[in-house]
Amino acid sequence: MGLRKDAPSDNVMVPATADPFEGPRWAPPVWHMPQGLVLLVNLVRALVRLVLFLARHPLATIVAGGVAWLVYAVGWQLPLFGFGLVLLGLGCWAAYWRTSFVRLVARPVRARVRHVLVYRRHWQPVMVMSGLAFYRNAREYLPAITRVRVTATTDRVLVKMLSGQAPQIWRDHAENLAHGFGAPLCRVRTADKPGFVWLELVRRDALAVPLPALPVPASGGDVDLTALPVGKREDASPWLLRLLGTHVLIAGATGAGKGSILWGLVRALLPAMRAGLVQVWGIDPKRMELAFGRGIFNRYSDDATGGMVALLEAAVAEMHKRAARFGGVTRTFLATAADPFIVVMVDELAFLTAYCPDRDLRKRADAALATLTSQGRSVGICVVGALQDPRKDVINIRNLFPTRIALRLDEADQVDMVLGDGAYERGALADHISPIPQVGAGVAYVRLEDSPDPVRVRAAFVSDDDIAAMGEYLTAETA
Ligand SMILES: Nc1ncnc2c1ncn2[C@@H]1O[C@H](COP(=O)(O)OP(=O)(O)OP(=O)(O)O)[C@@H](O)[C@H]1O
Repeated sequence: MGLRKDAPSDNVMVPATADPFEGPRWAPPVWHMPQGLVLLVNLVRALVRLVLFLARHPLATIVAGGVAWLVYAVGWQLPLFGFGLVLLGLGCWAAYWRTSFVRLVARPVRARVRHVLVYRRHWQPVMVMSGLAFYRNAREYLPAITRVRVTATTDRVLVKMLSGQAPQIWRDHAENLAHGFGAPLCRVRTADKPGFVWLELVRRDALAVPLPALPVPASGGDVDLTALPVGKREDASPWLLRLLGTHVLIAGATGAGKGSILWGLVRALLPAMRAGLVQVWGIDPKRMELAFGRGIFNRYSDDATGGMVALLEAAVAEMHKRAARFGGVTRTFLATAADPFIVVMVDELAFLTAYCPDRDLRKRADAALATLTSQGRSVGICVVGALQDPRKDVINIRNLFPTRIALRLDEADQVDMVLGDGAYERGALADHISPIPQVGAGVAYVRLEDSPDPVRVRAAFVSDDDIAAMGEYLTAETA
């Protein structure tokens, strides 16, 4: 049977419908192919696909080919023995060098499995239903998965967007993506090359349960002022906070857990405080948070009649002295016993700058804080301030704090006031953090130095017992 067209013209008429008023319908010509030819074409197509697949996976091809050749040449016993040895080797690696095994074997394998079984499998329907695919002339255009990585709690999927798409449209569809891929949360991160975005799909919330206080570093030498551990990040890695060369503003509604960050910092500094390389000066207008462990601070005040402002001014005076000595000699500060790194810790900044009834004290506090935050960094003086309300009329120097932390906040527009414009849109949903202490206290959003995208973190909880033990740690040495 040869190739044959049913009708001489381009189109073939389809039988009329029962409706006598409906015009005739026309369909493209029908070609009848010989069965053998259909089989042959499909066979060639399958072969081409197989060759392409093997060429794309050379390592797997070589291993499979080698095993097949071994079975053929020496029988199945030797390859089976070799396979057992490989399994044993992997088992020993996992047992004795867990970190490298997880990094080099477990995570890449898991990433591959999730790539195939979750993302590739659901990609087309999720893209179509969430409106991120595009149709033109009966053709479907889909964004492409470029890479999948996994961490203990999160999958990261690198996506090549369709030409003309921008990350914002993906951010608008983050909720669709989370539901589509069965993740509780999806965030869209900018990639370092144009045309790509990272989807960060959280599988398990590593911050769902409170974190106990972190261990005190073993010695003063272990205290790195550029990376003090105070909690955990959402990807289960440590949350490290820099104090050297910066000032820190912590904003959070009442009960958000400001205290755990303040005490977490003191805890991470303890050995250096004991060695005399770091001093922490505490100011606690509310007489609640820092007052509990006042003995820990090198200097402390909660005196609303001028003592707290005097302490700030003492820090300014020390700053000027250091500036006069260091000027023209050094540009980088190194903490020594003669010139310790000074952390001025203020629990409720707003009391000093806005709520204090004495106008003169308010002005002096404002001036001292502005001087410290604008000039203190290079001479080893750092201000760490906590406050509940980040509005400008409460604190007008918030931009002088390079490091800012947004704990639970009451309103969405406060988030951008703390973390900077666009932070809320990029996923810093600090107003969504649970007010239940067990779930949300200490949970915060921060901006890290290497990325504009906010990261969710949780501060470890430093209990009253921990604070008491910290006091004993310091006095035990000095006794
Ligand atoms: N990191 C944390 N993890 C778990 N629970 C915490 C954490 N921090 C604080 N909490 C719990 O939340 C409660 C409120 O914390 P805290 O008093 O530190 O909040 P705050 O922001 O200082 O509030 P305020 O502004 O009223 O002083 C505490 O009683 C504590 O039980």
